[in-house]
Amino acid sequence: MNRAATVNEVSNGQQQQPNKTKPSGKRINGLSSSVQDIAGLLLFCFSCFLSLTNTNLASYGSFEMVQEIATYLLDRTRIRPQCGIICGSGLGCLAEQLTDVDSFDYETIPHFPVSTVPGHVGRLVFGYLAGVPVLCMQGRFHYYEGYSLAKCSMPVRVMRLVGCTHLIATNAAGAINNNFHVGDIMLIKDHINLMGFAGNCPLLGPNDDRFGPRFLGMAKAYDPGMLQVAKDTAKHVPGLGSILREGVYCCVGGPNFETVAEGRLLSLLGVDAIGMSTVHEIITARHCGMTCFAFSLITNMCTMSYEEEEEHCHETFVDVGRQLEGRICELVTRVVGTIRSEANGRKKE
Ligand SMILES: O=P(O)(O)O[C@H]1O[C@H](CO)[C@@H](O)[C@H]1O
Ligand SMILES: Nc1nc2[nH]cnc2c(=O)[nH]1
Repeated sequence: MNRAATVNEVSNGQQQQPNKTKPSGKRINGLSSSVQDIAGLLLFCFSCFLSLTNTNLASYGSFEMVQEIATYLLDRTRIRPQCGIICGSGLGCLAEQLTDVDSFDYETIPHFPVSTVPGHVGRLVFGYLAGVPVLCMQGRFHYYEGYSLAKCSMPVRVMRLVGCTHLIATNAAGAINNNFHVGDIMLIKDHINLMGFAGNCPLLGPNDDRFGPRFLGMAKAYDPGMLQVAKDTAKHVPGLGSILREGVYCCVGGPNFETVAEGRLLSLLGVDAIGMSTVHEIITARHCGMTCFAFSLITNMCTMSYEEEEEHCHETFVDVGRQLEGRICELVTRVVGTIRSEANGRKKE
């Protein structure tokens, strides 16, 4: 908000300046008009730059725009999804489990951003998983791609307006908890919104009550019931129990990975795994009343000492996802399955 005020101040100042300069058109305060023109131009460029920076932070997607997208999609599919699923890096396999699908490339959807990251196909897939109608984002948007957090999370609001009451967000993350291993699945029990500490949040800007309230509690961001289902699932899926962990996720802006000092700092703060997504999606989903579940696939160990070799390679991370496809799909299918029983339970009441 302060930032917006700064932009307004600058642009107001810039609007007033021509009025001051107009009367003489020649020399004011000892400056020639050409110098003033250049100064005005520079000021104009600076205010454009600031408003661009601000646009990058401020809200994206009015209720009407999100509704237009939702209507566009609902007019083209008969599926009425109950659960949104966001596929993280290398986790696009989840969308391939759906049956009776209707797919939409992001390029064809009005007002939709495009995916630019390898491992993120860029497609919305409507279909059924465990008999439950779902909507999968096969490819998400990241802040480091140049999208505001609001724009990164806008599809979550689309999910809500097409009828989803639940969100499952998945991601690839680096572990700083040294009890974790590459190939572990960390159920996210909580997060640290580090970018929020610095004043960046998907809910910046005027609030539209049709999406949700101005202020919202985040103490139970991750639904304890869905977390429990995931833990219980581990008892029934071979090879899942031994790789299942629980922890705190932190989103950084990226695209660079962490320095050793940053990794150590986040460890002190109680973070177990770091990524560049999910947190803003969960905030947006909670804002519009969705029940949330999320997990990280641990694709690498963060470099925590200067002696270690740094082994960060996005393509390798994507491969880790492929290797664990079976267990990850089983986990998600079983968690989604409980949404169906929940909904059936409600109907009977
Ligand atoms: O969070 P997802 O989309 O899974 O991707 C993770 O993997 C990428 C880094 O390799 C970053 O985008 C990070 O956020
Ligand atoms: N920030 C961050 N994001 C990741 N995504 C996958 N691994 C990592 C990591 O180590 N750090």
